[in-house]
Amino acid sequence: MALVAGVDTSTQACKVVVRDAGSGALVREGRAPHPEGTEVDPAAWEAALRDALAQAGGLDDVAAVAVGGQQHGMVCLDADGEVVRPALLWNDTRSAQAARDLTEELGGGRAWAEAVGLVPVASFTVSKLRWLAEAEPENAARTTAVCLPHDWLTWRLAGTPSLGALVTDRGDASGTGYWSPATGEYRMDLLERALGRTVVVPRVLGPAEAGGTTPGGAVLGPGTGDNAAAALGLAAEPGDVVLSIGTSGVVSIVSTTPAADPTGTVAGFADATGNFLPLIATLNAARVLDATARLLGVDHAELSRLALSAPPGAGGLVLVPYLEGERTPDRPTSTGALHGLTLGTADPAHLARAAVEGLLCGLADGLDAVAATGTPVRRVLMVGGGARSEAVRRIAPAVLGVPVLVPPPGEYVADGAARQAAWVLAGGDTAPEWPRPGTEVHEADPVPHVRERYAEVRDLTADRLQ
Ligand SMILES: Nc1ncnc2c1ncn2[C@@H]1O[C@H](COP(=O)(O)OP(=O)(O)O)[C@@H](O)[C@H]1O
Ligand SMILES: O=C(CO)[C@@H](O)[C@H](O)COP(=O)(O)O
Repeated sequence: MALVAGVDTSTQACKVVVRDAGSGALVREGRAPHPEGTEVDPAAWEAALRDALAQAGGLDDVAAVAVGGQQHGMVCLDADGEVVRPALLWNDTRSAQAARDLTEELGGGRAWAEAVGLVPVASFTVSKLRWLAEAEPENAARTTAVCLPHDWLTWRLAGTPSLGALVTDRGDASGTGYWSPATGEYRMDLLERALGRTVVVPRVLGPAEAGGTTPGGAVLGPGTGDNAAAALGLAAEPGDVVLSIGTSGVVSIVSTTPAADPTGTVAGFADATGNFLPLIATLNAARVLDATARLLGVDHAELSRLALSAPPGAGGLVLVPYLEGERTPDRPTSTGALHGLTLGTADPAHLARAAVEGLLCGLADGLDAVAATGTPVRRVLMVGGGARSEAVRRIAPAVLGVPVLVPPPGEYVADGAARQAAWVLAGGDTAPEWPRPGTEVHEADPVPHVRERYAEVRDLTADRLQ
């Protein structure tokens, strides 16, 4: 029985699963928290990975391992392979102006969408590189290589060979802003435009290409971005939408054709199998529920009960959930807002309902945008920590206007990475067939008035204090 390990180095935690390569059966698992903040020393991810791996029984008996991870984070390395500065994460918005400048310099959104399938926003690595060049020229000058969180952890698992041994995959490379999913090539001219010069970037491996071994001999898979890994873990097929409610809210669709949205709403990423993964991502998802629960002094179970006890539309109370600024829509300096407060809606139940509905309205807008890329929607699968909320599961089909399929709570990103590792071991054109997770189907009568009310007020938000 060969074992494979899959890692999810996500925003809030590192999760590891060890599975049987043939049957996919779960053998062991572990997890460890990540530090708070939108700027993180990559050493903290490695420490969390070591903890999570130790809990999961280590890699000694594991034949192959792959890492899925939060996308876009900028990890800068110097000529000795040392980290130049803490990594800026996907949800760090200080690069918003850099994104606007880059978009304008190339002639607008269409030019970027045609070049690399996306239009810069603060989240993408290319914007962060421009920010670095302008705000920290000394750090920019020391930077010899740039990679992503999952690339860096894979390289550390390989024993930190030379910078030339850095590897990545299509899925995560497509979130940099300097790699084209349509051509499969880097656009080093765009990296140079951002940083002022070119640097070493990871080699982009094929979906089942080995990227070296650990010192103990486990084969390293290419790894991928967390959303591509989740699609692989769920065995999503063309037309399947994965709606993930983690730190980010993500709506992605597996597609056989690349997407290029000149408005920048949809990012035309690649997936981890050779297909494409057009996607929208919000900065505000499960933490909106965390914050509302904190505000009300309740736990998640009680927040859910309260939300379900209030009527659809929360009596007109609308929570615009831009607590961390927002990426989709592109409102990096915005804050959250509460509209429609009356004596009748000023209670915990209405607020809880408004929080759930507000977060789902943002994702419903995202689902419309992703569906408009042209791939017909086959089904909508909902995962992530937020999907553990009964209120989210029951209210989602009403707000989204479609049935929502919910697999059992699980670590689908880590599972996808494990499945990739098994694919690297087995070889072949397609990933090994593992049993697909069953799903619970949630259906509800659509409530269009909830989205209409949200659309009326979603732009009425104050800017953040600087
Ligand atoms: N029952 C629940 N109801 C609502 N939110 C939950 C629940 N359980 C966990 N969460 C939230 O889900 C988030 C973690 O989800 P996860 O998908 O693991 O995020 P990430 O991948 O971004 O680290 C946390 O913000 C956590 O508080
Ligand atoms: O920015 C994106 C995708 O474009 C996010 O999906 C990040 O990849 C973080 O994911 P979570 O940690 O919230 O799962």
